[in-house]
Amino acid sequence: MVSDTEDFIGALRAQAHRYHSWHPFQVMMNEGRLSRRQIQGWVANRFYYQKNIPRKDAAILANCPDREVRRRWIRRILDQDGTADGEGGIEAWLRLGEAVGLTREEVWDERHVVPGVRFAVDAYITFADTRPWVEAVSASLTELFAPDLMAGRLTAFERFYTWIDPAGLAYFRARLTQAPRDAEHALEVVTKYCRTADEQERAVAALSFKCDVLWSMLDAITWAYLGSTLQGDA
Ligand SMILES: O=C(O)c1cc(C(=O)O)c2c(n1)C(=O)C(=O)c1cc(C(=O)O)[nH]c1-2
Repeated sequence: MVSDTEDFIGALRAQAHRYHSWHPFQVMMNEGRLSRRQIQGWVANRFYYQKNIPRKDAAILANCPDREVRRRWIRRILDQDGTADGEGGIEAWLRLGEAVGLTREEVWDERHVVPGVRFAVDAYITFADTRPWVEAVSASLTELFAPDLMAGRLTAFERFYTWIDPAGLAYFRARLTQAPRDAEHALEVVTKYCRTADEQERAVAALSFKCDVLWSMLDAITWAYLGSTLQGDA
């Protein structure tokens, strides 16, 4: 059965209410309520996600038989890796690490990465490796919801966390244009390839899984960096 595309897009967009922008840690961040150590913990842990995004996208490329899709998808890898030293999103995130007072080495060597973050990110890579490539494309659609969060985060960082060198925020600025471009392409792909109700349901389930990945990362970060506060409340 061929299903209505508008309804399908509506079902994908409806996942926005499960996006990590609603997670208490993220809400506290954008309200300016996190300490220096908590911001540092988030930056160091989120780097593990950043570092692995190109491997996730390489898995999608490896599984995708459509040349047109591959031609455009490959750009995501270059956006993160850059084409030379000193370029790309991973480098920009390392600079964010320095701007919040971490050394490049301690961000790079994963010493701060907590088990739940590693587990969630690894699950995302395994998903892209092992599920049909269109489902992995659909999982990337959380980026539909990212620009609003990025804009709020930029404002919050500039307003509340004035101890952070604003030059370190270049990563978020770049994503303000990259995320909508990437999400638009991913949406084109899933609406082209997911025509039956069953295919569309699996695409929505993939996006829901990805919301769980991002949420679980923040759960783990919350426990590691706010846990003592929570226990103190009991
Ligand atoms: O900071 C964020 O809130 C956030 C969220 C997401 C997302 O929604 O998956 C991504 C990013 N950042 C990001 O920087 C990024 O490169 C990225 C790639 C992807 C993806 O699934 O392919 N999501 C995201």
